[in-house]
Amino acid sequence: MSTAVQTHELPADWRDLFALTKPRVMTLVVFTGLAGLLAAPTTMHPVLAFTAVLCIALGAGGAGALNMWYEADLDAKMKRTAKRPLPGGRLDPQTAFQFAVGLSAGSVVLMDLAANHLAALILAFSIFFYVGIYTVWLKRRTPQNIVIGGAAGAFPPLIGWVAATGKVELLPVLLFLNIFLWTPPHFWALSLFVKTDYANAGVPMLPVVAGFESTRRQIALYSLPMAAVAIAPWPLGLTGPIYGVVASLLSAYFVFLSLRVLANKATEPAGMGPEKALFKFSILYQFAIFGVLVVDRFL
Ligand code: HEM
Ligand SMILES: CC(C)=CCC/C(C)=C/CC/C(C)=C/COP(=O)(O)OP(=O)(O)O
Repeated sequence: MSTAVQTHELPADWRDLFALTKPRVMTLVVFTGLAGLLAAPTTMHPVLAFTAVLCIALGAGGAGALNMWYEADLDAKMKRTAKRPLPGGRLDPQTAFQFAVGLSAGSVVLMDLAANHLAALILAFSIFFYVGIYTVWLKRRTPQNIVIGGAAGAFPPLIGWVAATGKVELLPVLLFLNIFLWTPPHFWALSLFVKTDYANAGVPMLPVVAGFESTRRQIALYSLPMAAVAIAPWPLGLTGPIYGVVASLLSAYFVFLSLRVLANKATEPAGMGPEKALFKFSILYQFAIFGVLVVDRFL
């Protein structure tokens, strides 16, 4: 079979619908949701646990699709996003909207059936937060858009935990806070080297509005409480030393990288080595933190 045939095995519209769910970002959403569920003291049936994690994936995918449906105009103006299914003209907006609403509503209903009302409610709230608060309200209005709106992406571990236990407790709240405080350094590091994209699209991201120096200061500022919140479960007795030691090392390295960003004076993408390093490590960081959380729970 030729390569050309292999790459077209899936009908184009299905691949475009799949792309609407932001699958790459969703890997970490699902991972943190699964880790939240596994870290909980739970006796949840494996089939129901699997369904709950699937619901987090479907809900995040539905929210991502609604985000892309709403912002097709912005995506068309940015190099990074111009080829997405809607600005690329490969999918009609009505199909995208129906798919997005179906996924979002289906995920909440299924979560309610498989887990409990509270998990379904928090899932519904996080979809609303990503779409209504971040995408529609804040993104085009304020450079604090991702600080407040980023909370949406911090809910999955809490949803996983609540699906398993039916209760909100301190550990998943700290996990929420960790992602919440991690999001600004994660995103602002990236936005420093794709600043022109956001400027062209008229999106008031921090580097566009406040400049490089101020954004770098903010990155370093958020990384400190983020590290404290990541390590806190250990001294609080909510996790064991395996989590504590690994989280401390990872967080110390995160702070070190953010201080390198703070010290960087470059204003051209060519000189953005420290920013690129922090952005890349930010993703590895969360996979490692949530991975060791689960390892610690079972060892
Ligand atoms: C408002 C908050 C956030 C913004 C604006 C943001 C933005 C971005 C952007 C622009 C990228 C780069 C390229 C892309 O894949 O589109 C990216 C990558 C990524 N983000 Fe975020 N992000 C946010 C929060 C989060 C959260 C909460 C998570 C997960 C818990 C996350 C997980 C990821 C992952 C895994 C990647 C790498 C994707 C890849 O491999 O291409 N992000 N983010
Ligand atoms: C369960 C649930 C609803 C989870 C939420 C999913 C999630 C990871 C939300 C975080 C927000 C996010 C990825 C924003 C991307 O920014 P953007 O949309 O501005 O990125 P873009 O420029 O790539 O479109």
